[in-house]
Amino acid sequence: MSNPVYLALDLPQLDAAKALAARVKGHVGGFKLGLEFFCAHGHHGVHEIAALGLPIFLDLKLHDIPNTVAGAMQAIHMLQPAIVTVHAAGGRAMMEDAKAAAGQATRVVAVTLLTSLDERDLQRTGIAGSAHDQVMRLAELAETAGLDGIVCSGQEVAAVHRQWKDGFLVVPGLRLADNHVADQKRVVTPRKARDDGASVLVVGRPISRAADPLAAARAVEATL
Ligand SMILES: O=c1ccn([C@@H]2O[C@H](COP(=O)(O)O)[C@@H](O)[C@H]2O)c(=O)[nH]1
Repeated sequence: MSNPVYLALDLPQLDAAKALAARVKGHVGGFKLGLEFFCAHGHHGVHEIAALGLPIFLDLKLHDIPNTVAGAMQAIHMLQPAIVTVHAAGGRAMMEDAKAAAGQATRVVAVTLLTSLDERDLQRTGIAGSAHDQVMRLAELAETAGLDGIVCSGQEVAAVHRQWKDGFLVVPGLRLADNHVADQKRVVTPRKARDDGASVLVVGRPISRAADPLAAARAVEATL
């Protein structure tokens, strides 16, 4: 079975990101490049990391009108990402057009509710009800739109897995028991997320900010 851990390379310096990726590449299954990385290093940066030979997850969280998101998907098509994210809150038509514009080899997954948000935050955006219900509602919308899967926290992944058996489920917000949690609010361990049906485990700072990133990547791998 392949390693489900994608390392989030949220680093401002390309050389540092490349060095970290090269160091841990034997202990992760892929690299996740998000807004910080893509805004700083663009296509060139993606090529540099892709040269290490592992799959690339472009976590761009696209959220705009359907035509604009489809255009953005076409513009990143040549990078051949294994996974790309859009926001489910962009609506069904936007997700349908994003999927249609993506290459055959790219999985398009929808962010439901960011793992940095809890129920109080949700209410402040004007949405009543639980985080769980919001994730389930948006997961259903993403499935109806023909996407490959969703992003949710490890607190909801078991329920989504029951509802969407072959959904490709991406779980960030992962911490080993002794990690500092920082800005994440809906957190579980990598092992729990995996056992509950996650397809991909996104891990960033617990590895990238560790005193010894290689040892940290090995420690995450050893728990799975
Ligand atoms: O709901 C979401 C969606 C995406 N992310 C991204 O995952 C990583 C998590 O990094 P950590 O350092 O392990 O907290 C980061 O790149 C986020 O942009 C998320 O955390 N939650």
